[in-house]
Amino acid sequence: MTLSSSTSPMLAVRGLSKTFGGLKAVQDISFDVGAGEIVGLIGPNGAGKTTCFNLITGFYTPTSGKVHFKGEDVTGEKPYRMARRGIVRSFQKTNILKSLTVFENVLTGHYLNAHQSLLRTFFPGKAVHEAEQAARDSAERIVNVMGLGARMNAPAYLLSCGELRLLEVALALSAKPDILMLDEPAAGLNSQEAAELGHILKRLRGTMVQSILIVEHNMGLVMAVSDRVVVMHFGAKLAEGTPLEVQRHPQVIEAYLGRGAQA
Ligand SMILES: Nc1ncnc2c1ncn2[C@@H]1O[C@H](COP(=O)(O)OP(=O)(O)OP(=O)(O)O)[C@@H](O)[C@H]1O
Repeated sequence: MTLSSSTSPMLAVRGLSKTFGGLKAVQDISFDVGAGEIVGLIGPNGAGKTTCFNLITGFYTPTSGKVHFKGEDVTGEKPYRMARRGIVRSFQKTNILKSLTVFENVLTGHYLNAHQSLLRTFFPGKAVHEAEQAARDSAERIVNVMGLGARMNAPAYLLSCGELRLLEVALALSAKPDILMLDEPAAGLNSQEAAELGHILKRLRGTMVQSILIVEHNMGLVMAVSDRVVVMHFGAKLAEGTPLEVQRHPQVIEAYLGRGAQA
């Protein structure tokens, strides 16, 4: 099935479900991420956010439901195919090479995402040299946009926890995503670092990426950056709306704080 790309959102999640044995980790979840939007996906521990994230990025195959991207059905495609389409997620630390500099890490990300023939590798012509220069320019731009310009030539092992988080996002950007998928990018950050990350994410939208889907426990960050927030609870969608709407939603308050929180 193909949705009309002129009217459809960039990412459309429809009736997505995932069952692990008898556990319904994600139940009939539907939401959209439009071009130019930042959408937050929140919920208490175990709500199913990461599972939902893994279903969208192809790391899990849904038990049922569909994922459409730019009008095409991409349900169940492998992560590398999703990435080539423009759905790119960040990874916590795992992709960072500690002995390389910040710039080298991001440049390596460009090479990993390049598709060059063996012939061109051994007999590089003008086009390859131009592509290399373009990759270097792009890597430098990404490092600067992520606020790591002053650390451009610092080895990654010298970075603080906050700087490593920024480098993780920078690596994801080197794959040139249309939609950037972030799973808890503020984990371990203090409130000042989280606020700075929020400013950077807002700058990315519309310049480096079209849209962002962010799973995050840091409510200050989610509410500051999101145009829309989807709330999950026990695998299902509990609420959806603007940050203000979901913060005032009685069932959301109850889910986070427990019964009696509104009394
Ligand atoms: N691979 C798996 N096998 C079995 N159960 C799983 C698997 N992955 C997740 N679950 C279960 O599915 C439910 C949802 O987990 P998930 O990690 O998606 O929640 P979450 O909202 O991301 O939680 P958190 O905020 O704590 O990271 C949990 O009960 C979890 O134990």
